[in-house]
Amino acid sequence: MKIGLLGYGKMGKTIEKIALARQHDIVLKVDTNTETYTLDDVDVAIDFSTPDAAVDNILKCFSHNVPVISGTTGWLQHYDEVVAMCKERDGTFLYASNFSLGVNIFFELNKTLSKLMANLPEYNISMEEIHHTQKLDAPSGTAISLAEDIIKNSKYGTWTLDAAKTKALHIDAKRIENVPGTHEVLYTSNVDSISIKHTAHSREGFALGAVIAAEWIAGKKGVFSMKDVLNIG
Ligand SMILES: NC(=O)C1=CN([C@@H]2O[C@H](COP(=O)(O)OP(=O)(O)OC[C@H]3O[C@@H](n4cnc5c(N)ncnc54)[C@H](O)[C@@H]3O)[C@@H](O)[C@H]2O)C=CC1
Ligand SMILES: O=C(O)C1=N[C@H](C(=O)O)C[C@H](O)C1
Repeated sequence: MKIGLLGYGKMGKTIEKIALARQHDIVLKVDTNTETYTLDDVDVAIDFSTPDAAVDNILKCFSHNVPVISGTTGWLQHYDEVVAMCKERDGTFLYASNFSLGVNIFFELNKTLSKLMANLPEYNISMEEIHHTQKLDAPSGTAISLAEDIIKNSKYGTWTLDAAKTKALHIDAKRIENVPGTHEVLYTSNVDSISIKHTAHSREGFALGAVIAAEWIAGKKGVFSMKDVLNIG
């Protein structure tokens, strides 16, 4: 498969390594220094760029009839517009806040736990996410996905980064040098606590999931998620 990388930073470079090992060709690498480029030779585009750049990159793929995978976080206020545009253009699109297979299992575990805890309001729920210091957005896209699933079954109506707002689900977003991505969900009562945690040891899990998604989406039309790729949930 001929892959175009829209964003050639930490993730773009890790995806390149995994894609080459799986016998794909990288035919395009776009970063901030790229002035113009063509998608003519690209079978699937993979966007890991920046919150400001993602929407334009994705729409450009729809215009050129190129299936696109996006893992960029921090732009989701535009998700519904992008989905509408994909349908209008008969395009192919898959977004995931986290492509790692482990986190997609963790998402299911989080949903199940939140349903089990739904009638136990004596437990307060909180979350922690830790990422490297170059990360542009907070909380992480993964933390938002986890929080949205918890909120559906809980006493909290929304999430917050502000620990003082005790009626909202608090997400503590920490930034520590070189941490690839750690997420924890914690339930605490007066008598005990329960927590579930995912720790990424490197970026390779995210990159492998993105390449698997690109392999899966080639030749399909529509809007998909990792649940479709992994056939879970
Ligand atoms: N969904 C997932 O599994 C994961 C998502 N991410 C997200 O992916 C994004 C990228 O992460 P990193 O690679 O760590 O960041 P990075 O800062 O290392 O790389 C970003 C790249 O985007 C490029 N870029 C800037 N403007 C661009 C434009 N207009 N078009 C194309 N490229 C452009 C930059 O030159 C750079 O090469 C972030 O939003 C991050 O949160 C990161 C890891 C996993
Ligand atoms: O910026 C990152 O590095 C990561 N971003 C994603 C997110 O915002 O959830 C996924 C992963 O945790 C790494």
